[in-house]
Amino acid sequence: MTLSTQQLSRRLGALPTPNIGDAMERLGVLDASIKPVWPGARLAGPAFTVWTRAGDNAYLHRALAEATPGDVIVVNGQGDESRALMGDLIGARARNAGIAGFVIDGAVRDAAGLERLGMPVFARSISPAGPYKNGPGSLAGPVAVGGVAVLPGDIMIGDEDGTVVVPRARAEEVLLAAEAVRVDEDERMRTILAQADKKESGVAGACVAR
Ligand SMILES: O=C([O-])CC(=O)C(=O)O
Ligand SMILES: [Mg+2]
Repeated sequence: MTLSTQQLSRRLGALPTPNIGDAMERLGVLDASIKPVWPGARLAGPAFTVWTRAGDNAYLHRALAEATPGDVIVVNGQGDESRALMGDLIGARARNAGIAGFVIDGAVRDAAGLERLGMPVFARSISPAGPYKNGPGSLAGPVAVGGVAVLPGDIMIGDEDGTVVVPRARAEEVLLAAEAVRVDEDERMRTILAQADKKESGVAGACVAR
């Protein structure tokens, strides 16, 4: 079976991130401080990588011009929380370009505007402080984000629990393993809930007998 990046992103994006992390020996999970900036944000897609000087978003603007529809823009912002690297204006331009979302090791702003746009953004923090726009930075190389190495094209998945990175070279194997984790957990949950139901009806039965 050889799945396209789009198929892999769609199927991985349908799985909870904990199941994907478990399928990678619990590795590949970004630092827990990198969280969705609005509730319900979810993303899945190949990484378009950006490395920028702390607090400077010149290279995010360049990334918008070069990324492909469906890409997730992944930014090593040095973990700096003092200046927002993007907000709803960049978010709106990204939506026009078909970008699937952002994962940022740094801060962002305009959280309410990003939610209105439906643009999924995962970041270390939210700050009203604006960015500098001078560079330097670089595009489309390996980056470190939330303590995990990301190569261009690796598949990013984000949901309410956080963000995981699936190396592109292992994506199909990880997808199948993660789908198996999901099936197994669904089965275990059914068993656990059925035990609770049995116990409840036992209690009800005891009450009736008394
Ligand atoms: O001013 C900036 O570059 C970041 C920002 O708030 C936006 O994109 O709306
Ligand atoms: Mg703004």
